[in-house]
Amino acid sequence: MACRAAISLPSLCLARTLKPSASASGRISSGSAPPSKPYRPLRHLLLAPSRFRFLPPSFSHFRPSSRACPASPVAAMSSSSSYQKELAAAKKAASLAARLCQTVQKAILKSDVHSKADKSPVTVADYGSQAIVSLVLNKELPSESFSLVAEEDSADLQKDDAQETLERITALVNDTLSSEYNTVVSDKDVLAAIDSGKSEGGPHGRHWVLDPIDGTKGFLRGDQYAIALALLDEGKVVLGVLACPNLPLTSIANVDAHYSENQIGCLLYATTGEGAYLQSLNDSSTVKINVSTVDNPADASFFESYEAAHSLHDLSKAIAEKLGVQAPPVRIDSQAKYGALARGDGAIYLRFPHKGYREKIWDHAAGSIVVTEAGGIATDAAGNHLDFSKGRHLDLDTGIIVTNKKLMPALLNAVQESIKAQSASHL
Ligand SMILES: Nc1ncnc2c1ncn2[C@@H]1O[C@H](COP(=O)(O)O)[C@@H](OP(=O)(O)O)[C@H]1O
Ligand SMILES: [Mg+2]
Repeated sequence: MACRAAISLPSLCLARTLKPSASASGRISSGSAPPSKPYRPLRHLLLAPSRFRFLPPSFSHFRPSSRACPASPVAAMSSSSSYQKELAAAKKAASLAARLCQTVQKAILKSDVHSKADKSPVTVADYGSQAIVSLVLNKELPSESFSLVAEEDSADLQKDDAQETLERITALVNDTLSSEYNTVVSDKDVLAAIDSGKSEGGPHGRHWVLDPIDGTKGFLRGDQYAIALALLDEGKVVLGVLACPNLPLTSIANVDAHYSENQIGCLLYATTGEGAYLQSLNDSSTVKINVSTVDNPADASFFESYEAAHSLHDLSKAIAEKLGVQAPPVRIDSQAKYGALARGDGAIYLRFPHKGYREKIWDHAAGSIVVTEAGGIATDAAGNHLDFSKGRHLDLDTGIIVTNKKLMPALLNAVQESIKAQSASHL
């Protein structure tokens, strides 16, 4: 069965999302709050329908159906890959999670938004996506010990007033899984699946790393987001999958392009030493991808967060000016930035969080291997490779920069000079 079509957002909205910041009034350029989107709730999916049977919690009821998975392994991957079965499982998990997220993005209600201590929005889709990935990985890789480092935990869902939300999540999870498995999971299964993501990771053994919805703010706006899943083996990222339901299948460098439903929805993936690939979320056609070959900064364009709270836009601007970049920044949410860079839509990604912010490994693990396998480099602002072996956080010097090998020396230089100049001006 083919995955459902990606999204019903008007193409105008998507084109605006991808437009670089050429003018101060644009949604992308200003970083100002975009107009809220009118969503039509699909109540039959968000409220637990009676056709879902809540059986006793047991993953042993979890049986695959005979239906084919749209994200099955592809011929483009070498058969010698040592992580092939993990890759197939990860693609399946991320594709199904993306399907759940698409359903919710179409249906989202204000009341589905919770508030975490850090004020970032959490939706039923975050929890549902995390539950799906955990359940599918466990089902597809039953003989392996399972460790998952993931963003969400079920603490808020365990509260008395969250029962209705939990039932909605369970219904969504069952609805999504029913296309691939003959199974019905219970509320308790869903809570257990979410809480399997509490691993601390670290330098030894294998750990899955998941951001169930990266770019939650973009998701809520109807813009870009990603389901980002990676595998660490002895502290190194060896596999990464980015499901980006709203990312056009063709380059977003053409900012005036409009896209129809069947032209969006990307699954980008890589395993160590095997290159990076792009597949449609809706079918299995696959292409190998490579980063841009641009070596003159004047011809480069750069990505950064849509949210000014996530990255210092002024510093990026100063770096771009020092480098001689002519194009305005392309501001989009989530690790879709890594995906777009990996296929050469732009040449540079700059990320400089405000002082004191600690980056989480799930915000970069999948994206970084997709880019490095496509021929790029991701480092911190001091030029150190990103180290995913330190637990749930990255230990970083200042920020993250990503580009191709030709541009990296000049970029690093511009970054360090700009940071120095900024510090001096703050003295
Ligand atoms: N103050 C901050 N500075 C930098 N990153 C932040 C941040 N607050 C949240 N984030 C992270 O930025 C991610 C989104 O990145 P981007 O800006 O590239 O879309 C968020 O992921 P989630 O949306 O999964 O919470 C969150 O982990
Ligand atoms: Mg994230």
